[in-house]
Amino acid sequence: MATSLSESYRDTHLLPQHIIPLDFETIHDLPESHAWIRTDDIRVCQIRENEPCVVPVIDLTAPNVVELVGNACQKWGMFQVTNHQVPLSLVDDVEALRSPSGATGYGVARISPFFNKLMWHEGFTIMGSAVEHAKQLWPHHYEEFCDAMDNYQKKMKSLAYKILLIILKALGVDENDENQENIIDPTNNSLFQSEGALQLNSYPSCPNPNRAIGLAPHTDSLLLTILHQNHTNGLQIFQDGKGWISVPPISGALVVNIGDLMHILSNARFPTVYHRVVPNETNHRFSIAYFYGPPADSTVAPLSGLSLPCFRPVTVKDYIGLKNKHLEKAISLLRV
Ligand SMILES: O=C(O)CCC(=O)C(=O)O
Ligand SMILES: [Fe+2]
Repeated sequence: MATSLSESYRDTHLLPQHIIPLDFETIHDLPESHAWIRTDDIRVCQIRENEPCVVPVIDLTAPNVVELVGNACQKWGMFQVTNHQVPLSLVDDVEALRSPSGATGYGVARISPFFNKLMWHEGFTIMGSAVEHAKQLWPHHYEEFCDAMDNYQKKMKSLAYKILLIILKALGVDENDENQENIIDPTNNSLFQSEGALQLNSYPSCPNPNRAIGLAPHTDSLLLTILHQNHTNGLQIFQDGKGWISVPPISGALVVNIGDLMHILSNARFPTVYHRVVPNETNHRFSIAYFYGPPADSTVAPLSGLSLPCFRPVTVKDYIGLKNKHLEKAISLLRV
């Protein structure tokens, strides 16, 4: 049986001393521990004629969805989707459970140990069933939390699978082809057993947002991420020559971004998106990220139909280990 995705993170857990609780509700001045120097802010997005600086919004039921997704992946590594069949009520259920006062058990972002300043953020990660986490936090009333998380994960898993098929199609792999396993070359066979991890993010309003960082710049490690953001701006992606570009929340839409493993699979045709979150002075931002990737012991390599492979094959577990040690440099260590 394939080892679960959570196995990949077993040896790279965050130590509890990385968690420094801060009472975001009562704080009026940004503490030095959370004050960042954001030199890269000077670059702003240039809007050129006929080339709007906007991440594409794609209707998943559009007849040319494969073409639209392929173009968005190649140019942006990101897009927003509408008509995704995830009921808004499900998102509301998850959001309703995220009151700031129920913050017990939240932790810091996985990338925190790489930075000497703290982020204006708290998070909660779930892999698989939420029951064990929730029983520890709320011994008597955990069912409601678990049901909302489990339902959300189920919906996300089927949406992620659907989007994976569209992206593979855009890369020339068609699910309807016979001998699909040969087309997806044996190395990448476990793609279709991919599973997810759920990350609940909270970015309280911040007294000095220009000097704080909600989530430091990073790329996501797995195949793809599906993100719900509440009505508060904050997510930005970096594009060479353009700088940081805001990805505004669109009611009912979900953000999809390419992760490192898809970058490898696509043989660098699709960029893995460098993104960050900046906090807001007045509004509290919530987001729910669903990271989707193959089981720990499976191997990911550039698809065989693409040009000369520019990455060596890697197991998911080894890649997570590399990322945990080298952060954004991890992917370049796989270059051939
Ligand atoms: O909160 C967001 O918008 C982004 C979250 C994110 O990038 C992550 O959890 O990896
Ligand atoms: Fe991310």
